[in-house]
Amino acid sequence: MYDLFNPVPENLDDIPSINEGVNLSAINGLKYIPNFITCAEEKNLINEVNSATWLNDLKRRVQHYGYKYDYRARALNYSMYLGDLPEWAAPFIKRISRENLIKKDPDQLIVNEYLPGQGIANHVDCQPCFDETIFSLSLGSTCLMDFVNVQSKDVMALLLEPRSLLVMSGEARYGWSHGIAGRKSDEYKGQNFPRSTRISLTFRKVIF
Ligand SMILES: O=C(O)CCC(=O)C(=O)O
Ligand SMILES: [Fe+2]
Repeated sequence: MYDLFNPVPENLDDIPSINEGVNLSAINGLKYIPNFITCAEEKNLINEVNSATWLNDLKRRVQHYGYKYDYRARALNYSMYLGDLPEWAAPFIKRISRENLIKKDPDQLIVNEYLPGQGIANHVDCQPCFDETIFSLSLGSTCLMDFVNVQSKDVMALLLEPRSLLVMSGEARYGWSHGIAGRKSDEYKGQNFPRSTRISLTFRKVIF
């Protein structure tokens, strides 16, 4: 199913990013790091998440780790502690910390699976619930992420590639919404990118 791994390039440098040279400065606080993990790491992560239990929370399959936020009970300051983040996430957290991308380690991980045609409506991640920096690691398929400025309604789209890391803080976190249209393929820079299964790992720090 994950035909992207065939063949697996030996050297990270052999995988060019379509976003090379894309100017992200329109959105302050947005960082995009292609090839943040290797193909072998991606394969291992996909195996780990596929062997865990999935919930059919929304339209997508979802796994929750750390804290499962109960938005409706927010007034009661309630969030359910599910236990530490899984061991397989530790090297990733170490890496984002080593790259100085975070001040405090994330304590929540949400794994989302998107089949072709599935997406997520544009939203700003809950402001009082989560800390200032959000990380999203993409595995499997490419997908186009749409950013919309909450005031000016300006739009920007970025093709998220497998193994890439998206970091949203500041303006990118609070002043722009992000979402993924429910499509089976994306047009980007004059090319067509058919979607296959995509898994995203979103790391956040819960605020109490
Ligand atoms: O799948 C993604 O990359 C984004 C997920 C997301 O925005 C969220 O869970 O809040
Ligand atoms: Fe989000």
